[in-house]
Amino acid sequence: MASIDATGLAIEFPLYHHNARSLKQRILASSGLRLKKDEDNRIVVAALRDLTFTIGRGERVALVGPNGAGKTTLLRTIAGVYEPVAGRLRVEGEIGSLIDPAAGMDQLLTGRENVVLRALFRGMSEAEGRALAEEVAGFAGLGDFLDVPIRGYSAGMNVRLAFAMATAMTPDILLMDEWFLAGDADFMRKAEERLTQLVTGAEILMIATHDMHVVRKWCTRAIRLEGGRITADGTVDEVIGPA
Ligand SMILES: Nc1ncnc2c1ncn2[C@@H]1O[C@H](COP(=O)(O)OP(=O)(O)OP(=O)(O)O)[C@@H](O)[C@H]1O
Repeated sequence: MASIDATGLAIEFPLYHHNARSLKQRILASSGLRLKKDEDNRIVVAALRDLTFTIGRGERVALVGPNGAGKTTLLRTIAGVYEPVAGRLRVEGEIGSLIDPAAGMDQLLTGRENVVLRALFRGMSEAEGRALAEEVAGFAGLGDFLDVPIRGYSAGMNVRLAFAMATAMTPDILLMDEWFLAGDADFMRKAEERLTQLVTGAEILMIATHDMHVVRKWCTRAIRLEGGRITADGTVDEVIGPA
């Protein structure tokens, strides 16, 4: 059964600066302390600080909060991209990730090869992978580009391939960053129905968004992040106010 369980979770990114000394002085003089020195005396951004939450089966969670609050960092951490510097994170269930379109794709391989590889990785046979590639290509409308290395794709083609691939298999946990909802209008019309199926099929949805219509349409719970911390966690009405 899908679940996400975080206790005291923290993520930090080291910052490098040609004039680290003056930066250090300014940081030490500031009171925000989002930028701080770590144990090795490096300056780091505290992207996520002391997050504790549990998400269970059936929950559809919106991550809300201002730019730089830590929403995408939290999604990427749950997807296993970043390693916490403190705390504990336990994720049960297969993850489908609509966060970074190029993540997990080999730029030198064609769209078809990438789909087959992903299918094999998920335990499907090569024949199933090839059938999936046809299905993905049809949905993404890639035409001949399916057999071109993906480094030759436009940004929009990358999004369409990533979307078609991630939505071809229903995951237990669906992680989504909002820009996936802002593609080319024709494609998004086609994508919307599929997205709704996927959202309702997944056991857990987590979506980072600034769009309160999306929050109200899909989510049952909202977590507000500010400065890397959770400042509110409750029902959608409790966290973003009634419609
Ligand atoms: N790879 C990285 N290296 C250094 N700092 C990073 C990195 N990724 C994120 N950060 C920093 O971590 C903080 C959180 O960023 P994040 O992208 O998670 O915010 P967000 O809430 O998704 O913002 P937005 O709404 O603008 O997408 C920011 O201060 C950002 O500058």
